Amino acid sequence: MKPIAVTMGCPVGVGPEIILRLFENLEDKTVFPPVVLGDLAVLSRTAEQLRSQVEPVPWHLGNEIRPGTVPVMALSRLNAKALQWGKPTRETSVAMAEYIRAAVRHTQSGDFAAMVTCPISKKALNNAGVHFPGHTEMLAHLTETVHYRMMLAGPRLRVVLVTIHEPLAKISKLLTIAEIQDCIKMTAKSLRKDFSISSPRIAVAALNPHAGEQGMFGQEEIEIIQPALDQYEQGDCEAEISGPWPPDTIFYKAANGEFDAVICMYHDQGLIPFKLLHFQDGVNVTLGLPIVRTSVDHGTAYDIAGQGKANSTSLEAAWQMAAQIAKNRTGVHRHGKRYAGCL
Ligand SMILES: NC(=O)C1=CN([C@@H]2O[C@H](COP(=O)(O)OP(=O)(O)OC[C@H]3O[C@@H](n4cnc5c(N)ncnc54)[C@H](O)[C@@H]3O)[C@@H](O)[C@H]2O)C=CC1
Ligand SMILES: NCC(=O)COP(=O)(O)O
Repeated sequence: MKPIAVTMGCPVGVGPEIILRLFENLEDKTVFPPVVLGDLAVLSRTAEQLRSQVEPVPWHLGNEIRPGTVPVMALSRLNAKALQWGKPTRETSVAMAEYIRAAVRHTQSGDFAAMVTCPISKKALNNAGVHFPGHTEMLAHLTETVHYRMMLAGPRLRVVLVTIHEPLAKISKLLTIAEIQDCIKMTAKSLRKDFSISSPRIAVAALNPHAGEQGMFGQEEIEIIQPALDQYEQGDCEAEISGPWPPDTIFYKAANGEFDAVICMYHDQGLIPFKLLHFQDGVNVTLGLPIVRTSVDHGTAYDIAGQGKANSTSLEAAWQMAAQIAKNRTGVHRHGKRYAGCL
């Protein structure tokens, strides 16, 4: 099987140490082995500092992967000794962007089965002259993808965002019938294709308290969200769709098994309940790309970087989910049925 690319993220964040933990916990014969796109000196120094049991080694496409090693496709030559944990520099940020570009290139060309990203600082990325709000938008640009969505997925809850990295004050203006319908459609497609759910149940959250209380607390439900649901055309990716649900209770219902995903109107509407449940084991999945991309759900955690305190469960879950999605996208549903319309 092909390897899965894991980008190192910000070299002075928690990326290097959670990568070492991922390899420490890896079974020898794994089907989609991870390989790291990052900096050998940074990983070696981190391994030394944290007395890791695994050894970062240089790796090139086609090389074998030896147990007990961390195969590193070295894409930068940072002066590891000069770096300070939690203090990104222009060099670390330029390197961090290059890991992402290379992962996209090699995954698109078929060298890797999928890509998994470790956290970047969005501010550092922009300071390095790479002007995107995050990986999601950068990956969409690099793969020339127009329709894309951010899903956060965990064992109990999945949320998909209509708007992503936007100021709260702008949300109402950004919500349109077309955007909401597109988000529902992409969610239905992903639940069937990526998660092998043959009859997805999708809840659409309202924007305002009590779903607007029939217009008393806002008009978005009446003017945008309800019409988006009423006019929604199923197409070839059928799903059971309902809403607009009051946001204060819908996540409780979804987490208790009533729904497979909740469509959220803005970032924190979805991410607050999600991280409350899945801070450690949550995964960020980008829907709509021509490649499989998953990510940890947390950030660079500069406050604890380099101290060996970072939990690697989200990275392990992201790698496992990338492998599962890559397998599912090869086309055969676990019940042996192909969803031609969705593929
Ligand atoms: N996937 C990505 O690339 C993401 C990047 N970010 C970026 O990360 C930077 C920092 O963002 P924050 O909002 O401070 O969130 P953060 O997730 O980096 O940190 C929030 C709190 O959670 C803790 N934490 C985070 N990951 C942890 C782990 N693996 N184990 C133990 N504790 C952990 C941190 O120590 C901190 O106290 C920002 O630039 C943000 O944009 C944020 C989320 C995702
Ligand atoms: N809160 C999720 C997040 O900010 C991750 O963004 P991205 O870098 O995956 O686009």
